[in-house]
Amino acid sequence: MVQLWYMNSGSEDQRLEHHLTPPQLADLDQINEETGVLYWKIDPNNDDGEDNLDKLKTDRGYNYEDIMEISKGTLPNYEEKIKSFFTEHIHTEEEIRYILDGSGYFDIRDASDHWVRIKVIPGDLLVLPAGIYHRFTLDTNNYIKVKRFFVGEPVWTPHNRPAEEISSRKEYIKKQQKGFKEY
Ligand SMILES: CSCCC(=O)/C(O)=C/O
Ligand SMILES: [Fe+2]
Repeated sequence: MVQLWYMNSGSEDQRLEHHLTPPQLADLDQINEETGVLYWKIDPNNDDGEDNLDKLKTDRGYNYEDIMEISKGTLPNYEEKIKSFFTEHIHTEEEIRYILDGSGYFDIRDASDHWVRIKVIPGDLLVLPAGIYHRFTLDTNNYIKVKRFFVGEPVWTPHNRPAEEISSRKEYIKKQQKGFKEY
């Protein structure tokens, strides 16, 4: 099962776990309810895996996909990108990532603006709603390979916090107040 936990605010290496003392795990259903973050496990080595992924793509209209490999040797402008991924930001559209290999951490803000760290490994498919404050870091294995999905022409631009004037942020706050189940 996917692991997620509330983070300490220590300034040590971002690639460490950053558990609270004692560790405080977060509940996926509760996080889904209060943040709109979605999660599926789709095992790429399971016979049903491809069918399940195809069904999800159809259901959610994901008609663009590419593969991104994040490591020193494979990602152009590695240091700059790593810094940018870990700067708190939002996007105007969903961030959809299916983990193919390696591992890393997506950090999201919960409804009380606390950081929740989500550890991702192969088979995890994570959807961060448009307008949610978040960031990403590699862990100490320094490697991840992901499939990125998108609806329509992809836009990857991060809008760093504060981004309260961006319409996806305003929409996100409205949805959060009303409850994501309403949408
Ligand atoms: C692991 S996907 C690369 C990071 C990224 O695209 C992003 O927007 C992080 O928030
Ligand atoms: Fe992002």
